[in-house]
Parts: sequence; structure tokens; C-alpha cells
Amino acid sequence: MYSRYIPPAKENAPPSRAQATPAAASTPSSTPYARYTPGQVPAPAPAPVQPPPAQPQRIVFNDDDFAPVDYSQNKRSIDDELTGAAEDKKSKKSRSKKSRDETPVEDIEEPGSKDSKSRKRKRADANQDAALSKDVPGEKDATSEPAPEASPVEPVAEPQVEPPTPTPPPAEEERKPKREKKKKRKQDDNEDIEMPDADADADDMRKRHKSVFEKVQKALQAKDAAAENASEEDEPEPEVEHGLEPLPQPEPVVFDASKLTYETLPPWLASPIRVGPDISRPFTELGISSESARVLESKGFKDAFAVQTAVLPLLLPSPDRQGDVVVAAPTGSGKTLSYVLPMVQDISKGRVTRLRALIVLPTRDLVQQVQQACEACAAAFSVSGGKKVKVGTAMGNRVFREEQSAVMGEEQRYYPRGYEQYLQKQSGFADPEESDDEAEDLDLQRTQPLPYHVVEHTSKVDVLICTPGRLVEHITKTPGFSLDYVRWLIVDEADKLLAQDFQQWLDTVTDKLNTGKPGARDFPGSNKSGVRKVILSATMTRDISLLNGLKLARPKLIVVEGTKAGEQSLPPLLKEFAIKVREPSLKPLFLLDLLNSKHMSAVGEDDTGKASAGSETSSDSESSSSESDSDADSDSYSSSDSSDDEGLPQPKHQHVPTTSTSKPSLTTTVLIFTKSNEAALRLSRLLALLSPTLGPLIGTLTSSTKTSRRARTLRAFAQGKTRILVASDLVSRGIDLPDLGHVVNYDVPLSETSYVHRVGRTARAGRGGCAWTLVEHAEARRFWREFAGEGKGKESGIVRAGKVERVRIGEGEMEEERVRAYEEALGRLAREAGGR
Ligand SMILES: Nc1ncnc2c1ncn2[C@@H]1O[C@H](COP(=O)(O)OP(=O)(O)OP(=O)(O)O)[C@@H](O)[C@H]1O
Repeated sequence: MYSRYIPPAKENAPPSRAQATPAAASTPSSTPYARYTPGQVPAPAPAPVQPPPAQPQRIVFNDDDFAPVDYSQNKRSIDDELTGAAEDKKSKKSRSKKSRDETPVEDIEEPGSKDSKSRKRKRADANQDAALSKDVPGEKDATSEPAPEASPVEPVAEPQVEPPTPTPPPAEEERKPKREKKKKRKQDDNEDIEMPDADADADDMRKRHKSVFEKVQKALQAKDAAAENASEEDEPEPEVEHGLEPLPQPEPVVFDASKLTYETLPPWLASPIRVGPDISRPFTELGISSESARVLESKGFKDAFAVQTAVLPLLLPSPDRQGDVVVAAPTGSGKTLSYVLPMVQDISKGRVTRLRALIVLPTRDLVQQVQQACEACAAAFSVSGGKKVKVGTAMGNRVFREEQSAVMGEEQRYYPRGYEQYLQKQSGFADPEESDDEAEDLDLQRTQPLPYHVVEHTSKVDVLICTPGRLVEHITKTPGFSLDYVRWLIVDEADKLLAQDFQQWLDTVTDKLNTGKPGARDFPGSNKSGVRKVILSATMTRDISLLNGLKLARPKLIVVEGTKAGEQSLPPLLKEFAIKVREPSLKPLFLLDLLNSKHMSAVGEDDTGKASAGSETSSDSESSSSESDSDADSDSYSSSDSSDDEGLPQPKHQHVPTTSTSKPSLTTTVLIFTKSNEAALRLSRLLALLSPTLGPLIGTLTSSTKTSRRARTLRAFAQGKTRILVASDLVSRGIDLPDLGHVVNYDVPLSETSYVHRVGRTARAGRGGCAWTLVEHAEARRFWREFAGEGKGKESGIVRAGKVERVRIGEGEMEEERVRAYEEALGRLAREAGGR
């Protein structure tokens, strides 16, 4: 349909395909616009077009397309004088004629002729111009190869143009009548103009005018008729419209690399409910009974924190139809209580124990931690006459059968029909039509029913706190485990849980929640119907594709001020420091120097309420170590070096004997992060070898440590028996270590998110805290740009109150004696590792 060529409709239309330079024409990706004729107004740049390859000879100039304006040349000049109406047609005609005149001449030109050379030079210049013009689409294609035609002197053969026979059809016989017609018209015109008698001029002129008017009128009528005919046809011929327009091309695929912005997010994400970080209200003002509030106060929860003040009213029963809630609030801001309180209060109003709430968390340690918060709240609501909410866990820390028994109970119920079905199933003759859900459960049944009885399964817990993998196992393998009564789905550390689809847990859970089976969560017409979903994180994703999987209903986003969904906000009282490690091979010694420095004294709050590092005058109540070990306080290494204990720590070299026999020097608690389990185990052993005084204070937490041992280690740390925890990233999320003073990034974390969660283990619940990062030379650029948000091309998305301070530890050369002791310790470590 595109083999037919239509001359350009406009003055500045691009030159024809047949006029294209040879190189341009021979380039497969070249366009019909590669040729540019100097002196013409450059055509507006069309889109790149893939031309029909090597078909210029088949291009036909069809006079019929211009039938309505078919006058002779001299006739048109008269028309021009008389009427402007014919102006357009005239110019079209003259252009088309010009185009027709040019094309065959060029096509049959002798390659070596002078005219040909000059024309080719012009064409080469034009091509160069076109190549330089960035606005011409396809210019790359036309000029990407060192085109020989670009040379102004070299004649170039026109490979696609067979010289003498440019347009074989239409046949000569068809052309003849046209030529004869033309000749005849010319004769008629000449007769009109050349009148022999001069006296008859005026008369002639009138006649001529009349004749011209008539012809114009006829032409216009003919044109109208043609237009009418054309519109009556089903589909107008596209070529009439196209001319030299680009051939239709598929839309280029454009990959949208743009990030979602607040403008492109759905309204609930774009316009969150913002909460000031300092807002606080008594729990009683938020719908918690005074008896319950008293119990909460006795457990240390006097007033609601900012996030709780905002979230509680949305989750506690209200006359409005309530929707789901997404919470983005910094680490340690009290997110756990914000969902546990309303959830437990709601469940405590029931009587029967059913599985009514699921809390999904990424690690076992977090499961245990949230379990404690739930138990505290369960106790608080049971005093005000409510049901004592039963809380269970499923995290894979015990054998599955044991966990099943802890979560689900069994009892024998007299039910002859069900027993019959059971027997049929056992013998393999069950009628699938007849089997009901109960019978399906029999598949999974473990206990033999008594005659005419069925084993009935009942939930032993109201709230199940679980890891996603174990939850899926119970859904698929535990008899009677059902989500039909689940009214609360809580996903804490949501960005992690959504990004890593553990056993496709979310699909499995949402499928089970949307079964359409009538369940106790459905109260027609009630605002309590359905499942309330609460999604939380300190580093909440705003990736819609991830959030979509949650199938949220009428969601609201709560953002604690200073945090944006998608951004990472640090606690306001956190102080951050970076220590340059001049000799990476001696990095453990730098760590040891830090641990033994005055910077590691208790972290408290100065008069201004700001956290202070290295302060000897910090409040005792802020330091677990000061409560638990007064001997260590009085004799501490730091207390002997308290000259500048206010404000920021000053760079100072501490000389620490590696075989010190003095009493434990640490008056605070420290959590040290390494890059792997292996690194954590090695480092804690090395520290103990290098500093025997610190040895008894060191604990290790890795994902390869048994859960029970991890729990013991965390308990010992909470009790102040150990003061240094060396850990892998396992505990970087969510873990709440009471009054942790310092976090040390021994290894620089892999991501911003990891940095935020690691350092967020300190400066929690409105307290101060310090984060230290040991930075080797090779890591400095990345650290300052990505994490500290300083220097060239700063990229950090971390929102912080202050700046990361530079601190120097261990000025000058390391003493030889220390280095030797370090090498010995390394050797011993290697021997121990080899002997294992
Ligand atoms: N109203 C309150 N009054 C006093 N302490 C509170 C209150 N709410 C929470 N806390 C304490 O604040 C600490 C941090 O709370 P929580 O663990 O819920 O923080 P989080 O926002 O979940 O932090 P992360 O994002 O690190 O998990 C806990 O020790 C908790 O007991």
C-alpha cells in the first residue's frame, strides 16, 4: 500500500525518496529524508521511517491526483491574477511539476557530468547539514557511516537508481492520450490569447475573464465532487493524506525509569497523616480504660508516644467504617505498642478463644520480643473485666509437632456422619461430592477418632506471632488451622517481609483471608467487619507494587514528622561518629581503642536534653550499667580521664595495654555489627584474646546461634551481665535492647536501610545514644556520600537531626608491642579455628 509515491503537499516538504543520496539510500536504516536540497526551506523533521527498500523506480507520479487543477502553465498565471482561490492549487501543481521534472533528469544523469557533480556536491553539503542538525530524526542513520557522498568532488554512483527506465508503468499507450490532451489544451489556450485584431481587445479581455471564471468554477466544482466521492468511499486512501509523511511505525517502547513521586502516588500515600515527634497524651484520653492504663503505667508506659497517639484512635473501635493503617515512624518510636494495644483490647472483648490475630515478623528474636509486649497488654486488659487474651508463637524454634500442639487443640466430638466420612477416606472410597470442609481436614488428622466421633480442632491462641515461613507451614500442614476468624493482620518490618517473599507467604495468607467463607470477622453492616491490616516499618517502602500485594482497604498512612514513606529517618537524639581506620590490617585494635576510650562511657542527656557521648555526668537512670555495676563505675578507665566530658568527643589517642588486668572498664553497653556470622564469631573471640578484662563481658549473636542460646544471651545483656554484643545483621531490625548506649559498625553496612536499622538499636524511646562507624580508606567515599550525605554527589536519603562527626582514635603509629600481641592473638585464633 506504500509503494505508490505522492508528491509533497507543502512547499517545505522533504525531498523524495528517489532524490536521496546513494549512501543514504543504501543504508538500510536510512530514511527518505536523508537528502537535503540546499536552497529549500528545511522540512520540519519527521519521525524516522524505514523506507521500502530499493524501490525508487516503482514510484509513479499520477496526474489524476491533481485532476481538479489541471490547467496549462500560462493559464495558471492568468488565474493567479484573477483569483487567490486557486493559489494553493497552483503552487501545489507547480511544485509537483517541478518535482516531476527533477526526478527523471537526476535519475538518468550521467554520473560524470558537470551538472551532476555540482548537484551531488550540493547534496553532500545538504547531507552534512542534515547530519549536524540534531532535530532531524534519522540523521544518525544517514550519517553514521563515513558516507562517500559527503565528498564534494567525488561523483558517486547512484546504486538504487537504474538510469533510463525510472518509471515503467504506466505504459506508453496510456500516456499518449494524456499528452495529446495536454497538447490540445495548449493549442486552445494559445488560440484564446493570440487574437489577430487589436480593436477587439476589450471584448477579448471580457471573454477571457469569463472563460477563466468558468474554468475556475468548474475546477472548484470538480474538486468538491471529488471530495464528496472520496468521503463516500469506505476508507479514504491513506496515501492522499500521507504524501511524504512518515510511514506508520509502531510506538517506540519507552521504559519508564522515573521514580514514583508524591505526585504520582495514590492519594493515601501522597498525603499522609503527619504527626509531630513530640506529641504525647495519656492513654486514658485515647480510649484505654483507667484500670488498664494503670497497669500499663506500672510496666513503664505512662503516656502514649507520638506514633501511638496517632495510630490508636484509628485502630480502636469507632462508629466510622475503619480502614487499614500503614505506619512509617523511626526506630524506637514505639510502633509495637501502637498496634498491640488496640488489637489486644479488641480481642479481650470476646469470650471464645479463636485465632483472631496474626502478627508476622521477620526473625525469631522479634517474635519473642513482641510476645512480651502482647503479654503485657493482655494483662492490662484482663484487669478491666476482659478476656485474658492468649498469645502463641510459631517461629520454628521447636519441632513442628510440638508447635502444632501448642497452637491447635483437639477434642473428640460425637458425629456419626463425620466418622463415616473419615472411614471412607481411610479406605479410599470417599465421594468428593459429599465431602465437606470438615472431611477435608480429616486428611491432615493425626489423632484417631473414637467410634462415631470426629476429632475437632480448636485454636489454643487468640493471637499468633509468627515468622512467615512457619505460618505457611501451619496453614498447609496443621489440621484445623484456619484463618476464618482472623480479624487482625499485622505486618511489622513490612519492607523486609514484602521484599522477600518467604514461601509466597503473603499470597497464601491473603487467599485464606479472602475465602468468602462466613467467619466470625464478618458482621454484615458493622464497621468491625473484615480484616484490619496494620503495616509498619521504620523504613517503609512506597513501592506500590509491593504494597498492592497486601490488598489494603481504605488505607491511611501515618508518618511521624521527619520521616517520609520511602525515606529513612534517624531518632532525633542519636549522635553519629565516623572513625578513620588508617591501617585496615589492625582494625580490631582500633575497635579495642574505641571500647577502652572515654567515648564509651555511659550515654545520657545533658542539660539541654540532648544526648552526650563521653559524658561522665550522665544521668544514672539512663545507664543500665550504672544501675547494675557500681564497682565498675567507680573504677572505670573512663572516669580517670574525664577532663572534657561535655559536648562532642575530642580526638585523642588512648594507649590501652592489651593484657590489662584492671577491672572491667566499660560503663555502658555496646552492640557491634559485623558483616557476617563468621566475622562476628571471630571478632568476639579476638577481642576476648586481646583484652581478657573485656572477655567476660562479651556475648555473640548470629543467625547460626541456637534460638534458646540467643534468648539467653539477650537476657544476660538486658540484665547487664554482658555489656558487649558482637552480632551479624540478624539483630539489626526491631530488636529492643534496653538502654543500649552505643552501636558500632565494625563493618560498614551494605545499604542505607541496614545503616538506619543498625544505628536505630540505640537512642530509642526518647533516650540518647551514639553510633560509631569504623571506616577504612577504601570505604570512605561510599560512607560519606551514601550514609553521611556529605561530599561530592551526596546521595544519602537518610534524614538526621545533626551531622556525622569525624573522630580520630589511636593517633600515630601503633606500638610494636601491641602489634606483636595482636599477631599472636590472630595466630591463636587460627589454631583454634583449625582445631575445630
Ligand atoms: N508509651 C511508652 N512509654 C514508655 N516507653 C515506651 C512506650 N512505648 C514504647 N516504649 C518503649 O520504647 C521502646 C521502643 O519501642 P518499639 O520497640 O515498639 O519501637 P519500634 O518503633 O518498633 O522500633 P523499631 O523500628 O526499631 O522496631 C521499647 O523499649 C518500648 O518498651
